[in-house]
Amino acid sequence: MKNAIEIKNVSKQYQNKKAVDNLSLTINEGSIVALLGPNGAGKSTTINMILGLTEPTSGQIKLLGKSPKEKSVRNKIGAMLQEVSVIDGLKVRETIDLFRSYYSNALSTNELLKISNLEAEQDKFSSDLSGGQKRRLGFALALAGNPDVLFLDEPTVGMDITSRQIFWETIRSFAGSGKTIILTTHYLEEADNLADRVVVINQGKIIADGTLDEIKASTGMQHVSFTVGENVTSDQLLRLPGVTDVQQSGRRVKVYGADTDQILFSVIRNNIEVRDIETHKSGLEDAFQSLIESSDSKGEENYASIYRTV
Ligand SMILES: Nc1ncnc2c1ncn2[C@@H]1O[C@H](COP(=O)(O)OP(=O)(O)OP(=O)(O)O)[C@@H](O)[C@H]1O
Repeated sequence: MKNAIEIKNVSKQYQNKKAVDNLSLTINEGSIVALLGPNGAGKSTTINMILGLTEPTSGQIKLLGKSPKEKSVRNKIGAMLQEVSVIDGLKVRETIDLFRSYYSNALSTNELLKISNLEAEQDKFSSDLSGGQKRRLGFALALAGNPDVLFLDEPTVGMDITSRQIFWETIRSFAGSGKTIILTTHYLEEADNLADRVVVINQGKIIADGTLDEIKASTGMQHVSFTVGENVTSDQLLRLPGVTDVQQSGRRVKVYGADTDQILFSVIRNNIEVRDIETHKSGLEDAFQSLIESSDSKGEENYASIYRTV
């Protein structure tokens, strides 16, 4: 599989702020990668450097195997950045027409209006659109050149829930055709719905990189709950391999550990009397909070709870 993006030891220093700190990342063609991190983590700076809009202080970036500034590369890239600036005096359809004219392999205006769900607004002035509609126009413009790599920086801010769901469906079908998508979002549900890989950034560094399941499992917060027989004690469960905590309420017990399959296996192998078994996986939100908290508390030297080698 080819690399769509290769970032090697990239840093960006702004006056006295290191926004991105020796970051290395490789993204395969055809993947949907969510870049997550708290405000100021360095996500937008990273995207702007990949796009060639911001110059790295050090390190190398390749986009589709070449410099992001090459014209042949730009023709295959689409970006929906945080600020969508519309052109005063142009209607929605005219704005889309204008953007299409910059590309050699553009999608049709009608297709772009349909994808962005802006057919009803096509004759409105772009400046008269609502915030959420402007985001959708930004999406249409990002897709205008039928890009191979699409960057979405907090794409659904201001969109209502229906627009957001339509947007997710569009992104999924777009990705299904082999396109690469890099997404930043503060809506973890969005990453959970779309991404096949999650990269978590904090203070300009990558602190975790893995599939959704790997990231979710990283908290060690999974648990199995069941109802135990009369003779089963919490101490007995706590001694099982991989169990980190046991909480009991009456006969109902929650047994915590990183690997719920291993816990269940031990329960059965030790003939512990249980029934009504339920497995609870932690969500992306829990995992994200815990990764950020642990990286903040460990300081700079001690990163990477999960690391994936690509
Ligand atoms: N042009 C600039 N000049 C000086 N500092 C900057 C500049 N752009 C970004 N920064 C700083 O670099 C750091 C990273 O900013 P960046 O916008 O990349 O973060 P982010 O992860 O995208 O945040 P958010 O989620 O809030 O959009 C922040 O501390 C920010 O204040």
